Amino acid sequence: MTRSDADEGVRSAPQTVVAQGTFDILHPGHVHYLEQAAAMGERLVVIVARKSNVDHKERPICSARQRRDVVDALEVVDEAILGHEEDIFVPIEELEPDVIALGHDQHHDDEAIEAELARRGITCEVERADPREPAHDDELLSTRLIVDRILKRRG
Ligand SMILES: Cc1cc2nc3c(=O)[nH]c(=O)nc-3n(C[C@H](O)[C@H](O)[C@H](O)COP(=O)(O)O)c2cc1C
Ligand SMILES: Nc1ncnc2c1ncn2[C@@H]1O[C@H](COP(=O)(O)OP(=O)(O)OP(=O)(O)O)[C@@H](O)[C@H]1O
Repeated sequence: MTRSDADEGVRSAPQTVVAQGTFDILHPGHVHYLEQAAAMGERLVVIVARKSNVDHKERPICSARQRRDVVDALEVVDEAILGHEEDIFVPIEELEPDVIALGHDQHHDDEAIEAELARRGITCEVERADPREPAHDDELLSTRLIVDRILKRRG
């Protein structure tokens, strides 16, 4: 312990929150999710999914690095990292977050995640964010809807 630690009392580490997703073509729904996740703690780290792990919908258009760089540029995000290719719990083991913030529609089962965290000896809360409703008629809050409109208008 340093002298200043002894003087001030040892401060606990900032509460780390982890958010995750594909983030292919950012939209206000992503911003809403990341703002909610950031409000769950003091430091927000975002894991950007690898193409190989996006198997429940169309593969992303943009590269993982591009998607990571754009998310990393958001003020609300402290750090954005590329996800692990094979084992999605490896970054969680390294980051040791206090909270995992799941998106409102993420297909992951909360209880299955909690069970895997327990199996690996990781103590971490699992929370769900809320959806953002469109603020006006023409707001597109889904990457799929943006791509559909591009194809319709420019295809
Ligand atoms: C706790 C957690 C950790 C994750 N870590 C990774 C990871 O390391 N690598 C990765 O490619 N995806 C990771 N993912 C992202 C999932 O693969 C992701 O939910 C999905 O592929 C992207 O779908 P979505 O954008 O529809 O949420 C993680 C998801 C969760 C819930
Ligand atoms: N309208 C929204 N409101 C709140 N959260 C959202 C919204 N849209 C996306 N998110 C969240 O952002 C994260 C990443 O989402 P993702 O990259 O799958 O984008 P998406 O627009 O939902 O994709 P797609 O429309 O192609 O399924 C997820 O946790 C998701 O719940």
